[in-house]
Amino acid sequence: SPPTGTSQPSTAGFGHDIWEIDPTELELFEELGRGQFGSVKRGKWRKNKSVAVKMMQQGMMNEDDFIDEAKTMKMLQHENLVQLYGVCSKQRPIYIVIEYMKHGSLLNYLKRQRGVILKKPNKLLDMCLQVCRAMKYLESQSFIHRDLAARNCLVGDNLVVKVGDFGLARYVLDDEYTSSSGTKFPIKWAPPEVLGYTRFSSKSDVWAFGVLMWEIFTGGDMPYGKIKNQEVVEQVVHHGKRLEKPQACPGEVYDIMMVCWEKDERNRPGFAVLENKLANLSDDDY
Ligand SMILES: CNC(=O)Nc1cc(-c2cccc(-n3cnc4cc(C(C)(C)C)ccc4c3=O)c2C)cn(C)c1=O
Repeated sequence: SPPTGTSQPSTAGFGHDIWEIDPTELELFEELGRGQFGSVKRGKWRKNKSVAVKMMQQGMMNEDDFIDEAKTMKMLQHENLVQLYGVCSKQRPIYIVIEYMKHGSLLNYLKRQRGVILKKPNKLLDMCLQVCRAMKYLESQSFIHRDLAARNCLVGDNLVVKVGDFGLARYVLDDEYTSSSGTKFPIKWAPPEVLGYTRFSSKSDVWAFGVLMWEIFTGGDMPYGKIKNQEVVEQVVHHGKRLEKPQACPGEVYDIMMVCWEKDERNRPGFAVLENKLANLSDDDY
């Protein structure tokens, strides 16, 4: 046995929990951008797996709660969800290791491709369907996204669209983002019951999905243009104002957006119903 008094080197310390990733198996490359939590870099895991690595700036996120939740999030698997591969939680900053999406955020993709895709309504409809399928899956797992928007979706190979950062909103420590009166709160994607009582549900995700559909059919415009957040609350909640039909949007598609924006969440369809409505439209070429 080792001489007394020497401190035994602790084991590598990598918990053998399935969601713990050994950071020595990661190679990091260029920065992809900065998110709510800090820098995100492109990387390789075990030499052959392309990943994106979110490096959690200290103090931006409730790390312990997130690490605990990571186990649940890792179990959420769907072809239209950005896959969480694991975390490096035995270090600071902690790393979140996720599937790499070649074309970046859907919002930037829409803006870049605006001239081309606005001429292809069935392509736009297909993007809505992909997001709807991911949301139908989250709804079936009773998992609420809380910040569904084109900026939080990503585009990969063959123009697959995936929903990212689901549920992470719960761990943001920045009050400007979490408080519905904060400057970073996504007011323009929030329904009356969230603006009034912060009552999140899959039906508040449905409202946000309607706004996301509008973003897709406008090629990435800002909802309500330059109108200030508080003015949007007044118009939408108290005067029943809604986003107008985008030029590239067929009437039947706009009808689906409008039902997502029913004031009473009980009158909004769930994602399973929305998927049927969208799938029926995509069958009829128009
Ligand atoms: C060119 N390819 C790429 O750039 N690919 C990719 C870019 C990003 C990326 C890069 C920078 C910032 C962010 N980002 C954006 N918004 C966020 C919002 C939140 C909430 C909590 C506010 C919802 C949390 C984290 C983020 C976040 O990390 C992402 C997703 C992530 N992934 C997986 C890619 O494949």
